[in-house]
Amino acid sequence: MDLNSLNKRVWFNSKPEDELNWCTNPPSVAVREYIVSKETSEKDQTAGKIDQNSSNSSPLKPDQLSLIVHKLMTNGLGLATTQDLKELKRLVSDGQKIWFYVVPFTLPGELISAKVIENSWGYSLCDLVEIIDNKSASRIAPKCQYFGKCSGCQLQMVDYETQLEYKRSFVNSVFDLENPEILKSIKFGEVDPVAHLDSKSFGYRTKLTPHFEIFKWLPKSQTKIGFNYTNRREIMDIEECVIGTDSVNSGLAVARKNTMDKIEDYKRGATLLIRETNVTDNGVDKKGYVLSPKDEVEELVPVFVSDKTDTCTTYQILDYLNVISRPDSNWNDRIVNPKLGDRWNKISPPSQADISIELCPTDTDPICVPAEVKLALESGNVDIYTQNMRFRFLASSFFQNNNSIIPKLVYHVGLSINKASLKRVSSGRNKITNLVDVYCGAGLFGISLSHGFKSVVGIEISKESIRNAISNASLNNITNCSFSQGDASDIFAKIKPSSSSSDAKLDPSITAVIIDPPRKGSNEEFLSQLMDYGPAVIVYIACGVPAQARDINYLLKNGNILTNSNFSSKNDVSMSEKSGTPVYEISSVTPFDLFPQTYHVENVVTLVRAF
Ligand SMILES: C[S@@+](CC[C@H](N)C(=O)[O-])C[C@H]1O[C@@H](n2cnc3c(N)ncnc32)[C@H](O)[C@@H]1O
Repeated sequence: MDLNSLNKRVWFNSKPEDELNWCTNPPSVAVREYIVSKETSEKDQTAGKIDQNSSNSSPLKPDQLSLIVHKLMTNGLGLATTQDLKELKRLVSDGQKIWFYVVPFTLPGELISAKVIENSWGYSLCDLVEIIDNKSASRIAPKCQYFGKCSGCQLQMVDYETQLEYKRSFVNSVFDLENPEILKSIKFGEVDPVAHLDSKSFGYRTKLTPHFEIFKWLPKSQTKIGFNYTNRREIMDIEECVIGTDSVNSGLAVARKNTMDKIEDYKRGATLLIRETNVTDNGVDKKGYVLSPKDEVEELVPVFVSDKTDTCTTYQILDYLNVISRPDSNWNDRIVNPKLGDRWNKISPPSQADISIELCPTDTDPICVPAEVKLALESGNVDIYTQNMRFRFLASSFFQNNNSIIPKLVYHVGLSINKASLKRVSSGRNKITNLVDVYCGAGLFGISLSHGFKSVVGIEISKESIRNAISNASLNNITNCSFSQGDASDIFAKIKPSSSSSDAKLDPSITAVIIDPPRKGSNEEFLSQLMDYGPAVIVYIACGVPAQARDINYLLKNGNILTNSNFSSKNDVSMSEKSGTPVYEISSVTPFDLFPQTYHVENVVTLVRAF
């Protein structure tokens, strides 16, 4: 059964192509909301009409529905119907129309009651009312008093081991949805288990951005400062965030008090930015908080809204229908893969053979003690010590928000490049000596890994971040790093690579490229420039896995990824060698749990040039 025929079964016949496009290019929240609000009345009518002609469930807005949850989607929401799986399969094979329900805080197999909040194409978004029966064995009591209402965390009700299994299956599903060939191209045939730090599954987040809004009808003294409610554009008053570190929580208390003290001055609202800085004083660790100049901005910036754009519920429903409609499908495997395997063991110090990249693979941040760091608090800067290095950046600019796992992530990136380099050397080719860190921010990856390379070039669009990167290299006495400010494609357009180039820094055969773009991913222009360049290794780090899968698929479709089908014969290989088109092997796909208790996952894909 193909996706086109399934389109006729679910109730978004009007514009199925638009829906599918969203999956690869999700529209902005504003566009999506516009389309949804424009279509809502029509959809409700259509839904009612279809309901009369169908043996199936009602998509109208009843107060309470009994539902069975079938799977946890990659956005952390449960996918449910009124039927059990057996009945659902029967209806699907009879060609009946199915209406789905999307319910947060629910787990596969659970019988729940839910209330419809709004209807969308093919499904209704619901609030969970209660778990009626078949409570999941992995369900635990959440740690946070706000969990279940606050939109910040989606998975606190799941034990941590199962969260990791889910995240691995999320990465699998996202690649599978984009193009099943991607998974087949992975060298070991599977996504690695999720790398994590068990001890830091709470109290890890070093940045909080609560916000508030002033309403004419509400006395200012009753203003709520916090995060949005789940499923609502309304702010929930939050006094503490259990995924935040102790220091950002103490910052939250101060920021809330300061704001309420001057609340009469605000006309609309603001976002507060609270970031942890590692400040040490006379060897005693004294973590502090920073309120950026932004806390004065009289503008509401909703914090969690963008989360909704990076997955496509409708597409996942289509995929689910596709899977359960196959008589031989082992659908259960796609919900959670219980076989974690042990390919990701605890990081051990590098062996002698790995030493050409020097790293400090510790799980905790080593603390250095420069007294002048205290000034950072006054200037709106943040200082982070990690891997025996010091990074300073403007509080409002990008830096990873989970310090505890940074060493493990950076170490993995360095080790992936080093392994590829050693392999090249063992087959008589040159060692990788150059690193290009694209989307480098304040220089975290390039500077941390600089000891393993002759030269490092960082590329970054933000002027502020590039200034930070340059001064971070000198703060750490690193002399082999240079940085270029500008759009990645504009800078790559100027590179004229050739292994005989007089500028050895640009020789692609001895160069590794790290790309770590924003959530929306990279773009075709940059990816094709990267392929024209053809470096020895590419490490693609992503917080937006759907966009990463789209970008990898772009390379796959253009013949740049080694698959069984496209390079099975010797002829193909020699053709590729003749044409000079670089062909890469996906040597590993390793998710990192930078965001425990939420559905987010950071994913690292390593591409090693095969020809
Ligand atoms: C996810 S952050 C990664 C930063 C850095 N690698 C780190 O881990 O700290 C993405 C970075 O890409 C930068 N960026 C966004 N669009 C860009 C573009 N078109 N060209 C170059 N850099 C860009 C952003 O300013 C941001 O610093």
